[in-house]
Amino acid sequence: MLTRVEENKAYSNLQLNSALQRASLPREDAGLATELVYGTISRLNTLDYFLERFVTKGIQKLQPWVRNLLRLSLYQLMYLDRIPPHAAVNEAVNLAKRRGHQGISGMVNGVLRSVLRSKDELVLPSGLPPAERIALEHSHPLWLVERWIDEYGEGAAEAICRANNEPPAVSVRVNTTMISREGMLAELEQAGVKAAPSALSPEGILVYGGGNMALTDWYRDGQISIQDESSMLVAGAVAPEPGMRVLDCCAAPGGKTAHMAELMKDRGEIVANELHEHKRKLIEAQAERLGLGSIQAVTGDALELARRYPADSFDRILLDAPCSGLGVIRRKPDLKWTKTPDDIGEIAALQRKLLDSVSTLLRVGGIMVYSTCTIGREENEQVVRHFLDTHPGFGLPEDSGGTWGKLHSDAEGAGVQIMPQDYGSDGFYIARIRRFF
Ligand SMILES: C[S@@+](CC[C@H](N)C(=O)[O-])C[C@H]1O[C@@H](n2cnc3c(N)ncnc32)[C@H](O)[C@@H]1O
Repeated sequence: MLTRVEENKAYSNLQLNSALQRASLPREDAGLATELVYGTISRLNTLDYFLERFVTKGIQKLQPWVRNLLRLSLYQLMYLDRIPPHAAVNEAVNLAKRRGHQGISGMVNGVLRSVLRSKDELVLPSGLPPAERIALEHSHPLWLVERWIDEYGEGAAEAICRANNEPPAVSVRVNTTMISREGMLAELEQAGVKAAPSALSPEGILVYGGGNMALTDWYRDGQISIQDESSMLVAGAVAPEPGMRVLDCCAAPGGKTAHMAELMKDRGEIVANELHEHKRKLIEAQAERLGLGSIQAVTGDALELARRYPADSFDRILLDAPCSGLGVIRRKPDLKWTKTPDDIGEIAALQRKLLDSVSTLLRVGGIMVYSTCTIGREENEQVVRHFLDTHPGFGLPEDSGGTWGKLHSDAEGAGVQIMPQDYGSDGFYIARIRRFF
């Protein structure tokens, strides 16, 4: 998996899910495999930094699978305390023997044994400049750390990086058209699953040690969906009411579409648009599982929506825009190594175009929400500021009350920027815009 992620730029979460399904490992082993894959990818630059000290010809000259085997083993030695070091080394040598010739297994053995002998030396030199220290200590690319220091200061940048290495919490959203949050909490308690209400979202529940909630009857029967708490705030900011006509411009896989339909008690109409046909089907599958008939999933480019629907025809619009995803590094650690500053500039240009284009579909008095699962001003604050500066009929409404209102009144800018270290939820940006005339 590690080699495939490195060589084919495959997404780690997709790789992992399909490999785990094929392997059908016991739960504990699947957990360990997940930890090893995500952990090794997360810690890539730090592992390479230390490995360079032990591999004479340099790790870039090694075959990719050998390089990844060394990374995987060093990860266990440096970051996991329940795997005996000698077990990690023996396993690596066995794998090397099975896949390569004797020279390779000898080299792997030699490198890892000398790491074991000098474990005390696996520390960063003192006196590194702040950005370099944070980048190596918390395993992030230097350019990103520099960017975050620039935007948020050194302390916040370090806190972001630290939070990105924490395992994400498991949270579910209750389908309130079927059961109340209290009712669901009672069911969980009865089944011996530890759970607590989310402080961020009125429909959210945090679940502790409940395993994969997507494999439960509650999920199959549509009582719950799996969703991050920050993500749940978005539908709350849209605040759609029963009977309204709502447009969700970039909707797949349909998490927020379904949440909005639930808030509308499945009364009204939600047009859920998605660029890719295969992803549109995911929206339909969600709607069916949750018993929501008000969702109409369509395929198309959101930039074309203004030509397909009459102007001023929606009460609410959600633009949950494609973004660099840097708020969800905890879930997709490979993102931090694949994204570049140019990617951010390109996607921000698309976000501006999208917002400009879909805004013509909002009726006077209607609300449009712009959201992303990223942090960084270029894709968030600056997109919304630019929109407001160039569209005099639009502005920021008063708070809508609830958790959203509280977060918004505390925020300094046009929208709310949730950081991964704030509430233990994903990094997210949400801005609520009203059309005044
Ligand atoms: C952030 S995700 C949406 C997540 C979704 N709102 C949810 O909560 O489940 C962005 C989606 O926009 C789609 N997309 C990207 N560019 C698009 C475009 N030009 N028009 C429509 N959809 C687009 C992507 O395929 C992706 O599914």
